[in-house]
Amino acid sequence: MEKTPILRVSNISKSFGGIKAIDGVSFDVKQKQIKALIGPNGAGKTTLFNIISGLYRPDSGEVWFLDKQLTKLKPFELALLGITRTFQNIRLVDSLTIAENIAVGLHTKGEFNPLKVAFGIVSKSEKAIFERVERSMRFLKIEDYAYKMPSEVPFGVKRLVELARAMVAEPKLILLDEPAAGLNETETDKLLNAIFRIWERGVSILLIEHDIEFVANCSHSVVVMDSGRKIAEGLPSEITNDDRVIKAYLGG
Ligand SMILES: Nc1ncnc2c1ncn2[C@@H]1O[C@H](COP(=O)(O)OP(=O)(O)OP(=O)(O)O)[C@@H](O)[C@H]1O
Repeated sequence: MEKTPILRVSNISKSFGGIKAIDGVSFDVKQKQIKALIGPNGAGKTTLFNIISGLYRPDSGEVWFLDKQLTKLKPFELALLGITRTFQNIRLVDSLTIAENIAVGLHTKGEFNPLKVAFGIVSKSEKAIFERVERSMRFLKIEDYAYKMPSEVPFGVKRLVELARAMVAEPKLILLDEPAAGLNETETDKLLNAIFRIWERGVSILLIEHDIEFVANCSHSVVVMDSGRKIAEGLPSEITNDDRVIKAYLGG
């Protein structure tokens, strides 16, 4: 029997004033799957991510993470369940070192929740927290930057720092919002490598990406959105040959 999907997006709709940003979108992310969400500007991808990660409430529809409904939860509650995300615009705190920025990923997980003691985050010594941060940095091969400030590290490394911050909380599902945007070829290769290693750890991945080659290289399945609707879903090879997708996304 097929396993329960890790994420189930079911008939989600969301309007802003008169604009229907999402119109009845449904799809699943299977366990240990890398799924990409693509579509032209304004298709509704970020809005959907914001709904999945608890920043927006949908007007209708449901989001399920295994057997839990997410649509009424707040972002920190999602982190506790095992879902973390990165943002399109890198969000590092300029006055903190790279290691401290990564430790923020643990704070969010432990600080605001009544279950924090059960999770053991606050009861751990700072040393134990730092060990987790160090492990996460080593995993992403950025340990040499631990004591640097964000202004002192290259753009591609900042992206990996964001990934490390999302990974330090040991998520089951990670949401990546345009992880390859603005990266050069070498940085993109490093990112791809990092994504595969995250996946090898058993983490499921949902990512928004504009770079179709990147999507074809790393995803098992692709959902295509246009004007708030899902217009196609399938293997990368199927998607890139789909007439509706070529028309909407690749510009004919
Ligand atoms: N907070 C908001 N208030 C009003 N309108 C919004 C808001 N967020 C998104 N929209 C609108 O919803 C629609 C979908 O936007 P969204 O940012 O989700 O698309 P996208 O696919 O992520 O685009 P991009 O690839 O440019 O990031 C757009 O018409 C956008 O202007």
